[in-house]
Amino acid sequence: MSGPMLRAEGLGYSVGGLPLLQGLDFTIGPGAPSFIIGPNGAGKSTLLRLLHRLLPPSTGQVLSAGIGRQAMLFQKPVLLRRSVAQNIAHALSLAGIQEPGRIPAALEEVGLPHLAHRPARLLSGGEQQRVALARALALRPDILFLDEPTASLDPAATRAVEAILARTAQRGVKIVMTTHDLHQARRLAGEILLLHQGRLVEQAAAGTFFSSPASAEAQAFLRGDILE
Ligand SMILES: Nc1ncnc2c1ncn2[C@@H]1O[C@H](COP(=O)(O)OP(=O)(O)OP(=O)(O)O)[C@@H](O)[C@H]1O
Repeated sequence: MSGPMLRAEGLGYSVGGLPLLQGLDFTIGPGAPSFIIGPNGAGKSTLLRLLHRLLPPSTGQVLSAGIGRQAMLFQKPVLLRRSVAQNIAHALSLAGIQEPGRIPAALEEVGLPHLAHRPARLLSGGEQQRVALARALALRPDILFLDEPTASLDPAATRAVEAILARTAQRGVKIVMTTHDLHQARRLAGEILLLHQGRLVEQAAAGTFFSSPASAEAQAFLRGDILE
């Protein structure tokens, strides 16, 4: 199979001897977005950080293939006190990419070409998240990690971000994303990974997960029962 692939092997992460994630074994392949879901504190953000190599695993490893460049988006975008275009230019420069043409192209992708010269920090929350997306997309990543990117956004801004993500996935960029919003997972996900108490409980195609979840935890989670 060609395209981006990630594999976790015996992956675990502990803080002060306390395991936040343990014994994770899974493969994420190319195709429609993979969504990591689960109750508060299940370890979703930690897993995403391990996969993006922002954190070193305590046990096991993350293997990848077919991934030249990867990028990550967070719930709250961290933008520089500069113009929108300068924010993207800065990211390109850090990555050693000297193609200024990528700036208008990325802004076009997120529907904000008219805001190129506006101070990034003065934009609305939704616009700022789209600028962060443009900055990530300008790097032309093979895989894009997103940690609850719409959790602070209103429904209209959420829809705008989702539309961009759907187009991005269609272009072959692998999306790996966490969310608290099961409706969002239903709208966008190709597959679901359910975490509970630091363990992977279930990995399944989204249609299968939502129509006939295999595990008791997934059934309870979808019913809206609180998983401790
Ligand atoms: N550096 C750290 N030190 C101590 N505890 C941590 C650290 N990072 C995360 N935790 C704890 O580990 C657990 C998993 O955190 P994580 O943020 O990965 O979960 P999550 O599933 O993303 O949660 P949420 O849905 O609430 O965002 C939580 O109980 C959190 O408080």
